[in-house]
Amino acid sequence: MTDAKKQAALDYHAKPIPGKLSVELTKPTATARDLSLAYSPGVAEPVREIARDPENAYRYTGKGNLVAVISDGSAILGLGNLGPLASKPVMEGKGVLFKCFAGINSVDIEVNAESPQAFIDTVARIADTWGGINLEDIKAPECFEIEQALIEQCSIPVFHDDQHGTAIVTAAGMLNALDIAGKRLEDARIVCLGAGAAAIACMKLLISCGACSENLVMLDRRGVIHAGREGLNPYKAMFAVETDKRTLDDAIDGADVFIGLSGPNLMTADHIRKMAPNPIVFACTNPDPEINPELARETRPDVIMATGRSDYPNQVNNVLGFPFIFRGALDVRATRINEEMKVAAVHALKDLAREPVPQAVLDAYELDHMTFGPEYIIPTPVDVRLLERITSAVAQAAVDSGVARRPYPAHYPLKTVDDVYGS
Ligand SMILES: NC(=O)C1=CN([C@@H]2O[C@H](COP(=O)(O)OP(=O)(O)OC[C@H]3O[C@@H](n4cnc5c(N)ncnc54)[C@H](OP(=O)(O)O)[C@@H]3O)[C@@H](O)[C@H]2O)C=CC1
Ligand SMILES: CC(=O)C(=O)O
Ligand SMILES: [Mg+2]
Repeated sequence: MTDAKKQAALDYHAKPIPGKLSVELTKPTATARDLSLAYSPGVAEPVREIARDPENAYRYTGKGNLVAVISDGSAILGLGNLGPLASKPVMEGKGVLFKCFAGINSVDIEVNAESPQAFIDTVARIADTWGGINLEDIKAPECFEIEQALIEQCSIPVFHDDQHGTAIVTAAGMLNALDIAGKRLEDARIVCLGAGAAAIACMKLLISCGACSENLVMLDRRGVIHAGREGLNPYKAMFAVETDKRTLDDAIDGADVFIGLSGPNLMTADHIRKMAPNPIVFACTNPDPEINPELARETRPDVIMATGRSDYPNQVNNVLGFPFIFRGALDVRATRINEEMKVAAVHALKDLAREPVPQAVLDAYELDHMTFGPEYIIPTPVDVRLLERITSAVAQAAVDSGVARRPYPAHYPLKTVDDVYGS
């Protein structure tokens, strides 16, 4: 970013008041009567009702539309382990996206935990107050143990966005990109740079969508994850392949697909030059991708290129997933977000990219056309149809797979965030 853009980003966060979120009131508070209902003595009535039946929390408090965004700051975007407090702008940012795209209220919580168990204990003790928990920017391998333990201990959806949100959006974009490139996922030779939270979840979901694990090479800081390598954690070991390739330079030779979920500027022009015809490059590290999109296009005019950023075409970013997935899960009071709901989200997102783009989206991007093709493989986050399509698909999948505690909502499909409470 230029110095002017960096300053603009700081000013955006600082002015006119610090931060990006505020709390709003939903009830009148002007009179003594209002206060006697909102607080003492009136507040005692919903207290008694919730003590009698915890389900009443959904009726008398904001629980049903409230998601906690919780981080330990150990993998903040691609910036690394900068600690819980430094993660707060990102967690507030996720709250902005929850609210503006799906009408969900959220609170960010940054936990200073000395161990995964301390983090788990902290979150488990406060879980009941939320409708759902979005775990964010927690590094691998700790994130896997943390998410699993919290899913087991909580009766509300717990979802590590960097794993599953990213995997859903990556799979949708990849299926479309391969189609445009005239290739099949089953045959594609895939190189994944990164072996952390996002990378492992993305590769697992691509395999369940049809990718062949023998065609997939994963790399971490030490290079290719191969069968002869010692000291691999169990999550990486699942991807160890028999190969004599050891570096990115070896692995990228002839590859159809590169997926970067690692760190900035790790892919060079020479790497992309060595890829197969019509290569697909998802350089998804934020804020600075594995390769600059201009350099990629200059080097390989036949590339289908995506990044995690809003300022280039094809934004493959979990913002296309988590607001709508939680919306659908909350509205049927799902006990968890299961594989069926994730797969439903993949297909809703993938299919939407093939439809004509509304004028409001073109206006927001100052373009006169966006058509399914190399420069438009996936919808943009400002596309209001995401709310309708993904939310409906996820809610239906929750009902069909038996994790919903409420029927498919009568007020669906949602056309705007103003519709989220129904009539
Ligand atoms: N576009 C999107 O929607 C999303 C993008 N991301 C991006 O993905 C990246 C990873 O995030 P996440 O998985 O949460 O973090 P993790 O800390 O869990 O994983 C980071 C992984 O990147 C690897 N890595 C880091 N530097 C290098 C390097 N120089 N060479 C090779 N591998 C390297 C690490 O290797 P090792 O295991 O050896 O330490 C690790 O496997 C971030 O940049 C983040 O911004 C994440 C989520 C969503
Ligand atoms: C987008 C996101 O969640 C990340 O880069 O970590
Ligand atoms: Mg993240």
